[in-house]
Amino acid sequence: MKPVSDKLRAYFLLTAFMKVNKQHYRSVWIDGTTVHLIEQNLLPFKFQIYKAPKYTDTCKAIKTMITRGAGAIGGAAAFAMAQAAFEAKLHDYIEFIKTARKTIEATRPTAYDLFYSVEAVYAAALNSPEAALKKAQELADANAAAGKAIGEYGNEILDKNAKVLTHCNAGWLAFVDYGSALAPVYVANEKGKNIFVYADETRPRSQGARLTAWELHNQGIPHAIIADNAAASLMQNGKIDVLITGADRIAANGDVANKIGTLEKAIAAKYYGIPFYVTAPISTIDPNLPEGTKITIEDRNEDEVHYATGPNANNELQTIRLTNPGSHAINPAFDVTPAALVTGIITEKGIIEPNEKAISVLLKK
Ligand SMILES: CSC[C@H]1O[C@H](OP(=O)(O)O)[C@H](O)[C@@H]1O
Repeated sequence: MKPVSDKLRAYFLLTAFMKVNKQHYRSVWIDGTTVHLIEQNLLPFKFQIYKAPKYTDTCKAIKTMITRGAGAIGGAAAFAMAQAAFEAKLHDYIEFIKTARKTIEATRPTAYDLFYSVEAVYAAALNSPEAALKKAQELADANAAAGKAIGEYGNEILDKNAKVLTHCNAGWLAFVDYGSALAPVYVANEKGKNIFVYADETRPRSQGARLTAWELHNQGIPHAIIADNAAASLMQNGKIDVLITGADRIAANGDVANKIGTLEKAIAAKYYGIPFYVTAPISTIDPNLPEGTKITIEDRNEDEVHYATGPNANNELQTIRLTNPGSHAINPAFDVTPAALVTGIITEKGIIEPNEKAISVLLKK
């Protein structure tokens, strides 16, 4: 049983539609002190839950992208910090939680939600492990609720029959629930708007082709996967009405770090006069970072570019090489889109312009 507070459980029973095999799942939850995560590396071919009994197991899940996406990482990191607080009872408590905080923060560098969550749960852990767990659960619930609200606000920018381009996966798998970029599509289609989604493949890990497509297919939403290099041509041919993505970190001036490839889509959208909306909860905004150039961009292993995993003819998962043996690859995981290319940021508290003033007003709300 996934622990969701009573109030939220009633709310989700009425509104939840993020279901797998007719059962409602969150991407990450805690049961006792064991963290459960949907194993995203196996999707869309296998649906499996990864169990992390210790905080270091949860760290491994974040590092190896068993869970990924800013909101889901934030949820997992919050639970990891709470797990560490319980484990710390057997050690020098303060020393242990301090080290754990550093270890969790070292798992992935770009998504701000991770740091936001760890800071809040660490502060609660200074009181007690129970207080840490309560805070972690509150953060996870808040992340799910933010996704739903982003969906409602984002629905307002979608016309009937709109054709949406999205990059990477910023659906419910990338959050605790609901998602950011896909949430407006889910809400709009619930209201009968008949939205069509183009999902960028999103090499090298193919979150678009694998995860976004899986989510949309499960929800019965009309969509097509496109190769990463097809988007600009579709824009040129009038096939895309609006571009919506998630965000991993938003600087105080509205610059946006998101999955590598977002920047070139944003440039093309600007050229063709197509609106580009970024969706993110407030926990993705880093108020201490004046501009996007200061955001740490994760460099991932080159093997992600060289290899891909999928089922063979016998339905067994197999990893194959895609690139020239002997060649090196470079693999920056994110890029930074300047605020000037962003039409608006859709948050759980409304849609704002991507600039310092609007962001500082939003953060005071
Ligand atoms: C809230 S989704 C933001 C985001 O997370 C993804 O990155 P990754 O799969 O490497 O964790 C991607 O940039 C999504 O747009």
